[in-house]
Amino acid sequence: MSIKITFIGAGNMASSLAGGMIAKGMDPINITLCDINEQQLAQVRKQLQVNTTRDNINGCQKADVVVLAVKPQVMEQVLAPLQGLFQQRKPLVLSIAAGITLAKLQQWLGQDMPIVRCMPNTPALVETGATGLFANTNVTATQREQARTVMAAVGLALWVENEDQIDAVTAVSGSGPAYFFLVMEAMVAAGTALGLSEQVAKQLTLQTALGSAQMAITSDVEPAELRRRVTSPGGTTERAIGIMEDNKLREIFAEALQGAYQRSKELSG
Ligand SMILES: NC(=O)C1=CN([C@@H]2O[C@H](COP(=O)(O)OP(=O)(O)OC[C@H]3O[C@@H](n4cnc5c(N)ncnc54)[C@H](OP(=O)(O)O)[C@@H]3O)[C@@H](O)[C@H]2O)C=CC1
Ligand SMILES: O=C(O)[C@@H]1CCC=N1
Repeated sequence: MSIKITFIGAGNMASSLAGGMIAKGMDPINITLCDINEQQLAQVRKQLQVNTTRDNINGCQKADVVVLAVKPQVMEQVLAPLQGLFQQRKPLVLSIAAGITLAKLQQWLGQDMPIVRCMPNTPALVETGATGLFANTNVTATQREQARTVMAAVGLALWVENEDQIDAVTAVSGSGPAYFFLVMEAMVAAGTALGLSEQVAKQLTLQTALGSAQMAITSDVEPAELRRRVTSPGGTTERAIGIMEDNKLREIFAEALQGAYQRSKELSG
């Protein structure tokens, strides 16, 4: 990829995406990260050898693609000074901010800007990210392919059918890594309580998570059937799953994802 890409905001998600792109072979010379926080910039410079600047306008001067990676709450104030530059020269804008609609972004950047709303996740750092994308009508076919290529460099990249589905993607895969990390934390604690050392409980938990995900991804068999194959009648798994079902694990997930989806809607203000 020889396009020039600039990230506005150099936090968790921008460094995960940039790190994943570099791991995939993109030259860091073509990547610029902008942030108001010099400490944050020093860290990404050291880690990734990318260009950095505290001046967002300067950082966007030569960009083919600009990724908006600041918190939703500061997006409007971050974009106001960029409107002039983007009226002269229109890069493809990818917004990864949860909840900020295309209508709001167009209002803040100009109605004619090509913008793709993307919802990636932090496993992008290890090239196993999952991203949903939805483009506004200003985005050309070439730019659609450019947006997909940027996100596909760090994992799975899927177009969704309408903008509302980006809020659903946020609830499923945007926030999703945190759900799995919570399950890992809980399993390590439970294994430690059963007498394993924390280190052994952690190694077993993480390897089990990896193996389960790999099995589910590589086989044609549905997760429900893979679960049944672990669950011997009258055995240990049956007892454990029964306790999870009695405690309404499925309902907890349904309610939790509904909460994330609603919060994504609220963030647009
Ligand atoms: N974290 C995740 O898993 C995911 C996050 N997202 C979205 O990505 C976006 C970024 O999230 P995340 O990376 O976690 O957030 P971070 O807080 O880690 O990163 C945002 C960075 O932007 C900086 N910043 C604030 N104001 C400006 C400004 N005016 N110009 C340039 N930089 C500025 C912040 O500095 P300071 O801290 O000093 O304010 C911070 O370093 C959010 O909109 C979020 O919804 C999407 C998918 C997954
Ligand atoms: O929690 C958040 O709001 C962001 C969006 C998805 C993951 N992190």
